[in-house]
Parts: sequence; C-alpha cells; structure tokens
Amino acid sequence: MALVAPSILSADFAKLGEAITFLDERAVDYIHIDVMDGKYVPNLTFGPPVIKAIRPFTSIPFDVHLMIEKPEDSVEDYIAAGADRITFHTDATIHAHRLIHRIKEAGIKAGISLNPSQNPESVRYLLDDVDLVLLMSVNPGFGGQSFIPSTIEKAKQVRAMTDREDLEIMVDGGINETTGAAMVEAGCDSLVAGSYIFKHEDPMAAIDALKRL
Ligand SMILES: O=C(CO)[C@@H](O)[C@H](O)COP(=O)(O)O
Ligand SMILES: [Fe+2]
Repeated sequence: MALVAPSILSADFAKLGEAITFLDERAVDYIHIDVMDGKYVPNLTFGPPVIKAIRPFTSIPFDVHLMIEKPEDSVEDYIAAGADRITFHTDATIHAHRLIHRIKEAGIKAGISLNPSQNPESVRYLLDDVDLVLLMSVNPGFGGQSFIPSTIEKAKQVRAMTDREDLEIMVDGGINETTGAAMVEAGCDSLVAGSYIFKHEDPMAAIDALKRL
C-alpha cells in the first residue's frame, strides 16, 4: 500500500476549503502543498497565510514542499502556519544540514528534494538526518507535466544508499497508476499526485487506485 499525498496545486483555488474537506473525507495520508516564490521556480502560488486559512479544515498532516530560494529565511512562518513536514531543495540553500536540524528542532519532519537533473549522491550525507527524500519526477514549477523515467533509477539508487528502513522516499510529478506503480516497485513509499486526482472524472477512484499500489 502506497502513501498518497494529493497536491492541491491542481485543485480549484477558488474552492480550496472544499478541496481540503474532500481530501479529509477520503483520509489521504498527507496533503501536499506546493509553495512557489516565482524565483526558485517560474511560478508563484501561496504562502503562510493561505496555509493557515486551510489548516482548520482537516487534521491530516500538511506536507509542505518549498520551491523557494533561501528557505532558511521563512521556515518558521510555515511551521507557525501549520506545516507538519517541510521539504526544501538542496540547491535553494547553502547549509542544508543546518536547516534540516532547525526544522526538526521545531518539532516537525524535514525533507530534502532533488530535481530531475540532480545526482542522488548530493543527498548521501543527509540521509541519516532527514525524514524523507522527495524525488522530483518533473521539473518543479507546474502541475500536469509528464513523468521523467530516469526517476525510477534514481529511487533505486537512493534506497541502496541507506540502511534506514524508516527513510521515506516520496516522488512528485506526473504520477498516475502506471508511473506510481513503477516508483513503488523502485522503492518509493509515498506518491504525490495533483492532476491525476483533481482532473480525474472520479477523484475518489483515483485516490483509491494510488493507495492500492
Ligand atoms: O511540486 C510540484 C510541481 O512543481 C508538484 O507537487 C505538482 O503539483 C504535481 O502535479 P502533477 O504532476 O501530479 O500534476
Ligand atoms: Fe510538489
């Protein structure tokens, strides 16, 4: 059984509360929240005030994916807004190790993310420190892109780099039943999916299909 993290980037932003209530009723494992600053990625989404506004709609953990430059300048704001996990990108900050520990000392989980072009070796010396590794299977910035197949090999490499059975490997981008199955087979624990769920004619069936992988 895969853990499923629907990305609200593909939800109707005018009805975010309804989307969260729907996910709450489906008992998904995480709600994936894509924060983009228009600098680290060429798109701008939402920040702490929006996260704070949707927090009362559910107690499902908020999995906050920061696609922002210098996340060290604002992680506390996301924690105060209700993040349960914060994942940032290796190349968005200079001292990733320090930031991971700052996030964990605040009492929440910390993750590190790799873009499609990045070598998994760059996270080797963080694997004992993080709670999760988020493998981007598209270039970050937008929902609805096609899965990049080299992520399958990368997941196997990261899995082979650690003895930690509790290290969560999560994949994000272009996930559907087929690509999700390949990633679970490669050693992934959790699947982020945006357009597959929210653009599906039956979003509940889409969530259930991913859970079963
Ligand atoms: O972080 C991102 C995009 O940068 C993702 O979380 C997307 O929201 C995934 O959307 P789909 O590829 O599943 O449509
Ligand atoms: Fe994401």
